Amino acid sequence: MVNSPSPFAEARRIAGSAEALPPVRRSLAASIGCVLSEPITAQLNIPHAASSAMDGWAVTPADHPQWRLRSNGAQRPGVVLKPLAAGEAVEVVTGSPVPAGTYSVLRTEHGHIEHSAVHGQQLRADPGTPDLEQGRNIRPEACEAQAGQLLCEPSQVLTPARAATAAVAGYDRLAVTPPPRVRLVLTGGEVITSGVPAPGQVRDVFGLALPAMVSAMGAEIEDVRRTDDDAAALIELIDSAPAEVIITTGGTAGSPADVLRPALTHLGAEILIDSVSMRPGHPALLARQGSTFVLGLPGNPLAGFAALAVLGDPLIRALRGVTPAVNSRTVMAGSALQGPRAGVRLLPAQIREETVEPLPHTNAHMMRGLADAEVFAVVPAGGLAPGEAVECLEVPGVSNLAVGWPRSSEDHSSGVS
Ligand SMILES: Nc1nc2c(c(=O)[nH]1)N[C@H]1C(S)=C(S)[C@@H](COP(=O)(O)OP(=O)(O)OC[C@H]3O[C@@H](n4cnc5c(N)ncnc54)[C@H](O)[C@@H]3O)O[C@H]1N2
Ligand code: MOO
Repeated sequence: MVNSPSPFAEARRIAGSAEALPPVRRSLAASIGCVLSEPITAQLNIPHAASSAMDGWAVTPADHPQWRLRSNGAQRPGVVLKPLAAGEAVEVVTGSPVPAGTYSVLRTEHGHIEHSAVHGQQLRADPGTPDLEQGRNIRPEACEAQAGQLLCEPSQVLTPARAATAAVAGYDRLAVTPPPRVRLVLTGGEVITSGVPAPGQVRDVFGLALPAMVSAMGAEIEDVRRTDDDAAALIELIDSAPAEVIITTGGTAGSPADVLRPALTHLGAEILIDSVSMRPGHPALLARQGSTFVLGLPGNPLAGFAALAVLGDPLIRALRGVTPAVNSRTVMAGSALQGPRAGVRLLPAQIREETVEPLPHTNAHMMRGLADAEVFAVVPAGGLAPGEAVECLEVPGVSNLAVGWPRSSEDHSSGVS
């Protein structure tokens, strides 16, 4: 039986109040996308030695812009050169540590080499070059950061660029909140995974889309399991999951075939959210068994995906340590949005010219409207008039895949062909 629905905002708050997973130490590569549990500080001066910013020659101070050119200069950035003597120059490349005694670096195209039987190879600067100013074309030691300086605060997500910064700062591993591992359990004996469904069968939507959506939310798919509407099998799959989160699909309602609630009762799980005052998706539930969360998504396709956006997103963000865990944006309604009798309606919509435009084909059992949607518009009872503010939740996975939408039919027709 589905009891006492939680108000929409309250349900999101409960899902988003899960405690972040305990920190672990991981390689930099494995830490990308995780929230930092420690600050990143420079382990050394960055750069740790003054180096050349140009291919050219390290030169000493000169009244006459002419130097004895030392042989065996640096033709690779890894070469460490002996100090320069007075009146000497030596070849360097971009990134070469400049030898002690370097005054500036004369870039290749501003100098030339002359051969003299008496003096050997002589380097001469071209008239008017700016490269003879002290420090010119030299990257000073520590110009980016002093050893010990803070580069990235804890609680921030380690983006790929921050991981690369941590590498420059001397790190191999970092303390981060790991992504929650998710077991997907797809129920329904009528669900088939290939071919054209016969009467009484449906093609699976969740096994295809949920792994990509859940990964885009920052969790890790541990495994995907399927079961008929069999309580014993479901109990076993929940009880044995090597995961912090189990996401089930189907079986959330109250028919004899709906086995999720009886399975959770049998396991003694604590029901955190019994159902949510929203359409579609109202039989969605969130339970906890020990330290494992069970998120039950309704089997109706649009209802299941809506419930993932409403409850799955804040739950996964909270477990990852992302703040705020409850996340949405506000956009203006472009046209009238019809509301439900009670609670909220989740309407697949596009954002066109900064306004929300609802899409057709958005009944609970449908996929067609969601296929074109960027957001679920959250429409309260009573509906919204054009120009009113609408809370919008991202359709999971849309922004990560950089999906672009035609801004209008005109733009569409004049697009690249
Ligand atoms: N008497 C009532 N009946 C229903 C209620 C209610 O309050 N009282 N709620 C309705 C609502 S709302 C929803 S949503 C569904 C929830 O259903 P379940 O979570 O129990 O899901 P199932 O019954 O297993 O399936 C519903 C529907 O979805 C199809 N389905 C299931 N899995 C998949 C899949 N992987 N891919 C595609 N389609 C799937 C399934 O075949 C059914 O058509 O309950 C209403 N009933
Ligand atoms: O969750 Mo059901 O799909 O509201 O219709």
